[in-house]
Amino acid sequence: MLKNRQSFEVSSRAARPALVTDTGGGQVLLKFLQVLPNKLRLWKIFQVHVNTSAEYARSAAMDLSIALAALAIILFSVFYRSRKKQMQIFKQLGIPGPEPNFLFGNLLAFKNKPMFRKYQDWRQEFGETYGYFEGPTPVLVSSDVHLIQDVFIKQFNNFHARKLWPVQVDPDSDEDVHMFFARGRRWKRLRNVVNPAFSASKIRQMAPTVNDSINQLLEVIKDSSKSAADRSIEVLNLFRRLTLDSILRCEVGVERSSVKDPDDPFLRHCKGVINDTTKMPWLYLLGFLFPTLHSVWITVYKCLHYIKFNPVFWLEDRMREVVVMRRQAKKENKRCDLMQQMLDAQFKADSFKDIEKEHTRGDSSHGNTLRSMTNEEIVSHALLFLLAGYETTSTTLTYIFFELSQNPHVQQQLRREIMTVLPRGHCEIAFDDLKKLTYLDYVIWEALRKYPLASSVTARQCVQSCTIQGLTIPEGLLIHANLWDVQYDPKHWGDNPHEFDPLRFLPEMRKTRHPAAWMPFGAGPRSCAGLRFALLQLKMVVAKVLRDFDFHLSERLSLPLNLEEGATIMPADGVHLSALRRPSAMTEIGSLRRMSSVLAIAEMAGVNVGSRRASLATTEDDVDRDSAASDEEMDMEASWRSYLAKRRSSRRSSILDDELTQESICDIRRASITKGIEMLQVSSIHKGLNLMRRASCGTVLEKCGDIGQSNPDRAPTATQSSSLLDNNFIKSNLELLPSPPELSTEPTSFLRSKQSKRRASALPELESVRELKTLTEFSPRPELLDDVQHGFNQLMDKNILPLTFLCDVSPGSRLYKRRVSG
Ligand code: HEM
Repeated sequence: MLKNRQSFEVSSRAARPALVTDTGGGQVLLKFLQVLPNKLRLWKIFQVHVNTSAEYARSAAMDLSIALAALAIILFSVFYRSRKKQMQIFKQLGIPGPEPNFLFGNLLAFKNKPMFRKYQDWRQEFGETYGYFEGPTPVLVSSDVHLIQDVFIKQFNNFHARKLWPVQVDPDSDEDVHMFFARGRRWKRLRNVVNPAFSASKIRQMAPTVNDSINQLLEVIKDSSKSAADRSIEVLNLFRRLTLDSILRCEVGVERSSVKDPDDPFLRHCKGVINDTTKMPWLYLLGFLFPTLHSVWITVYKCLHYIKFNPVFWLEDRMREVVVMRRQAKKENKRCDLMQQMLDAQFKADSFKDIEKEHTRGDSSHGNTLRSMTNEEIVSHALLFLLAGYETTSTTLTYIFFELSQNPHVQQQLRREIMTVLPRGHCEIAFDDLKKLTYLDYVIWEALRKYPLASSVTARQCVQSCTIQGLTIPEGLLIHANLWDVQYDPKHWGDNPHEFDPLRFLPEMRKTRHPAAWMPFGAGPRSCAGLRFALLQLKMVVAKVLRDFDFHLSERLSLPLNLEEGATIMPADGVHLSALRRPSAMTEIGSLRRMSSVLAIAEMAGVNVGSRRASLATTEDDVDRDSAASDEEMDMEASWRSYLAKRRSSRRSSILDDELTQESICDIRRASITKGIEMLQVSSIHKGLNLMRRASCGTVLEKCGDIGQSNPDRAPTATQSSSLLDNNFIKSNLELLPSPPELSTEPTSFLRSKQSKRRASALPELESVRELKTLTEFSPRPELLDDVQHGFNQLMDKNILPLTFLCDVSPGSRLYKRRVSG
């Protein structure tokens, strides 16, 4: 080093003579150069120091990392040992199960298979009851119906908590936790608020709204099926639009038209929420692996959503707006829905914290002051119902229609029942009529048996150590009911559980079955809160849609269905079905026929119906193109049309007397039976009725019934209508027509073939086609009931008609007339 310094000094000096000759600036530079060697020396010393400290630092870092590594190894081994110890729990309880990985538990098993399928595999391997681990968390899975019944029903007090998901609010500390995740007393209070909103009487009030949404759906099915080559439609998305629409309207009072608008923002955001749960698997995985860091994952989840757009927040904002609006609404504008129920609810506690304190102290005297639900609580509940109702019901509808398409004989039988209980002419489906559709119940129950789509939530957490079926269950253990195995178990469902057979639900079959063998809505006090509403929708949709459309599997559908597990278990690629419009579709073609008959009456009565006739012809053509009917139905349709055409062409020359053949009587009769009069103006009714005076007194009575239930805008006034029924009027008709006309010719054969079809379906009490013809249902307006009843009495008193009528003018303003026997 010294040597180096000398050589450096030499070389510096050697440079100096050249600069001595320089001016003043050169002097300064010279001075600087004289001190430079010293400076450089300092720099070198500094460098040596730095090098030495770097070495120290390096070695210190090395030591530190060794220490850290040692610590990590120690921590890891502690962690490993404690995990391993935790994972001994099933072995200690003597419960079999797959061998867990110390970090993931058995989570990796779900990498390539949905959970419900893996459960089925494990059931084969380990039997009815086994245990596995989600990270460190033990989960007991069982398809033993006795154990399930104990957990869900008999020992509910020890199992009132749900299974917690890693990224969800903490039910014990979150003030706005909703009913689904709440537990203990808080859950009970919330459930008590919600239950009345789903009572039978509330559901009855919702029926017209659901009806209305379904009418829109029928239009959409018609249009969508037309646009595809094989008339196929993707039904899962379609039903989602419907269920969202009706839940928004019925539960929170928001009028949307998502049925018609596939881009409706509510629909988009609801889909976004459902997808969102599966879009962050890494966060869920971390949550599963390290459940003790729950609050960290929640914070990350929330922060992420502030960075990234979150559809949940969008929906919450909309719900907030609704809550504020509804709070400000005047008393007279109050609706009668779930939202109102929550707005009016009163809790016997000051705040959430008080409830919890009360709970921990076991003190029920505290919190006697009433408090209402906060806006945030209502918002979180509104969102819960929106999401719980929208996804589950639409997926169930998809499975029902898929199975009906796969099993045409079931579809046919179901349609027969529907057409019997709700024949043509029934536009709206009354709530009470739904109860008569028992086979429809069986079909829905069977679809839910084959596809228990909400099986991922049928789990409970043990809140107090207890013994069930000889097993000691420690506090905190999760118990999951393995619905897919229970509902396919040959022990309960016979040798062919994969077959779609609604008759499994015949009362005598149900009696012998264990109640926990079928629980797609869960069981016990925490079972599905929206069950009644879901069934209302399911029944109404199937009844109305099946009446108008035939469903077949589309060529675009690949089988078997690829089921994936998200919020529910749903077909991953949707379900494509071909929807063929039935020629008897009541909504349009049925009314066309009625219209046609009525126009015929009006024309005969000399009313100018030219423009209506023209528009009817165009629509009929449209329907012709639309309808893909069976051969038999085509024949019937053809005979009907040719009859009408014949009538139309001969009508111009002869009106009234000449036309009063048996055929026209029959036509008029049918027109009235199908309540066609509602399509006419008052004046036409009168003219039509004049004609009918000559035709049939039975028809006149039917007409009276029709007038009563016709559209209020077009119906004659009460006075006009009752004048039709005065004694003189009836007498003159009775004189004219001593007996009902004999029915013959084409329309009769058309009618007969249709009726025999109906008879075969489900009217065993009917003896013949003629009897069926007289089975008519009227819905007169309440103010006309007395008149109509009076008319019937007159006829029966005088014993003019060789028929016996059962008349029943019920308070529900319905009048039934049934011929008992000839
Ligand atoms: C076919 C349709 C539906 C199915 C299959 C279904 C299924 C289920 C299941 C399996 C549970 C868990 C029950 C348990 O843990 O024992 C549940 C709970 C629940 N469902 Fe449904 N659900 C349907 C429709 C609806 C509808 C339409 C609504 C609301 C409008 C709704 C609201 C709820 C609520 C609030 C709970 C939580 C009940 C509680 O924790 O007390 N569900 N549902």
